[in-house]
Amino acid sequence: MSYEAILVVREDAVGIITLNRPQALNALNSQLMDELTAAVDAFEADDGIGCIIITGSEKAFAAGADIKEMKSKSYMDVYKEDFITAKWERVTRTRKPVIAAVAGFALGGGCELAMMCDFIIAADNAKFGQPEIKLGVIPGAGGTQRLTRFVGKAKAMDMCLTGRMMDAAEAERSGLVSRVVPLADLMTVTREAAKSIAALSRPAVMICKESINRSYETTLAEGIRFERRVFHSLFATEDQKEGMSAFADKRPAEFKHR
Ligand SMILES: CC(C)(O)CC(=O)SCCNC(=O)CCNC(=O)[C@H](O)C(C)(C)COP(=O)(O)OP(=O)(O)OC[C@H]1O[C@@H](n2cnc3c(N)ncnc32)[C@H](O)[C@@H]1OP(=O)(O)O
Repeated sequence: MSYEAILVVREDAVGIITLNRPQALNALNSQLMDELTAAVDAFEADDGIGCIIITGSEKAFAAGADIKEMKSKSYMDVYKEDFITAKWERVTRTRKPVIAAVAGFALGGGCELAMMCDFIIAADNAKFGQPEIKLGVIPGAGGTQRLTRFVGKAKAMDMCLTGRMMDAAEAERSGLVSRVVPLADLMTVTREAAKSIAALSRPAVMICKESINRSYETTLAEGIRFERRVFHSLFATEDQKEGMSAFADKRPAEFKHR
């Protein structure tokens, strides 16, 4: 597959997807989302890839869904194609870890896409927001649901009802992003995080991701039972033997991802 609206590179065991519509601040049109989905599919199927990064430019991660593409759609258009989440769900179903490296604007669908990733590393110039209310609609790719889980009801109401932007410092204080770094360091820090994850046991990493995500969907008691069972299952892997033996032998572990 050839890509036009994204750039795709593979560095060691990390797959990097860069949104690339600079003329529209990386507005997420259907071509870009089709390409993003295809790139995620390809990295998911690639046994050599242990972690995925989604990023944009220094000015914009993504300024939202493409308003110009969306503005004339009718109710039947959006209903029939299950606009917009149906197309975007691929990112949330990826079993490999996905890090969003966000600089500049992450608005509307851009903020929602970042929240679909497993965690967000933000540059100090990042600005997050759900401004859909100013367009006469509401967030439609999970914004009212995921943002509320990240930052709580009060701030989610504030963000979605006023459409105001949150800077990187407020986003970190509110729990939306895991770290804020200087803009110049964003990709170095994100690559280091991704490479360190990719070097770990892939079964353990994927099961850890699944277990944390389960906490959103279940009671604490059910979640704890799920965690215990999948924890037990990791004792069937060679990587568990290697990880624990390496610790006891005072040497670095060499995981084989099985
Ligand atoms: C997914 C859903 C369902 O939740 C829905 C959505 O995501 S709706 C979209 C939500 N996002 C927005 O409302 C943000 C729209 N953009 C802006 O408010 C501003 O562009 C800005 C504050 C991000 C940046 O302002 P500024 O620096 O002044 O740049 P501009 O001149 O406005 O933009 C440059 C260029 O990009 C085009 N652009 C920007 N955002 C979008 C967009 N979301 N869709 C389509 N095009 C976008 C903008 O029109 C400019 O292009 P030209 O008109 O100059 O060709």
